[in-house]
Amino acid sequence: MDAHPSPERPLRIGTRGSPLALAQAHETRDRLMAAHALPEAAFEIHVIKTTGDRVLDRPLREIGGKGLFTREIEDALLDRAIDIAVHSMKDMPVLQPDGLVIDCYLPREDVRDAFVSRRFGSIAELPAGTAVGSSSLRRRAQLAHRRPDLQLVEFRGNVQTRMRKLDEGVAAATFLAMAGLTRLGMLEVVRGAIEPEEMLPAVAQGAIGVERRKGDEIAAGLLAAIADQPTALRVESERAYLRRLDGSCQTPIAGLALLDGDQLWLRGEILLPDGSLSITGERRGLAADGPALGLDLAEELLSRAPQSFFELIGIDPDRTSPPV
Ligand SMILES: NCc1[nH]cc(CCC(=O)O)c1CC(=O)O
Repeated sequence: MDAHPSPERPLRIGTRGSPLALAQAHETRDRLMAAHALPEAAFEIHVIKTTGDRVLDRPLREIGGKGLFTREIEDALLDRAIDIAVHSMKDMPVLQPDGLVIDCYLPREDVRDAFVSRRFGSIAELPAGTAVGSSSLRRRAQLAHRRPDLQLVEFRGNVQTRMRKLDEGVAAATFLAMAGLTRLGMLEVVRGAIEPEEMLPAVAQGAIGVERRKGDEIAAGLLAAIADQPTALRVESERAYLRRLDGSCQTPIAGLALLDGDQLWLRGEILLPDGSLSITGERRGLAADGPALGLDLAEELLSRAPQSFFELIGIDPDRTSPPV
């Protein structure tokens, strides 16, 4: 961006094309319009198709690689085809490419997972042997740990696809993020929100981040007016924790930071994919030290994990952490 946005020179907002991604891009645009008294015509939404959008028939963890939902969008930013990019922080790799930065987060939505089912009201009500659909490594491992008697079924696709699979009997229940369902206005499918004590959410769940080019002072100034500081403190602590654990999509990892005044409370859980092992821990400290608390918690969980854990999930416990 080399000029303040106007209908003649609109700010180009890059996003994926899913209904949730578009809702998040619109929320970002609406907040920018309100904060800077700009008309809608001063913004342009650019839909970018990512690898994760193209491959629909396989669990994402099998496609491998990082940034399945973000690489093409970051390339567009670097190529100056867009000015800012709106992301679900849950899907973001722990490090951004050289030249890009995320320092603007919108106020965080509900961080909890939702229990979604036509027939049952909660996990506790599921009879032994019931099929539960999820392709999330974290949710699968957490459920297998707590309810090894249930049967896990692969489940991908948007909310409508998943509801159809439930109707077809592929599974009797599934999980979705409350945040996505809230933003889509689809809370009617939710039978109950699962408290973090029962199922710790993914790092950055419910948080939207806005990425820009480093040195783009016009974009930086526009975004500073809509940035939510409490969300930044929480997400940056959680992501420092995830970074040390090498958050590839191959590792079941959960993490959640909460704020109480100037204090931050971070909880974490790492699991074996089959749910046979779960290691949990927590840190409390000054919110301003959030990234250090995250790193410290990750070190503790790694130090408590048996060697078999590292072999199974393929992380190197001795690898030094990249700079926070
Ligand atoms: N991995 C897909 C994804 N990325 C972000 C959300 C939901 C919104 C959010 O957590 O911010 C979802 C879907 C889901 O987990 O139900």
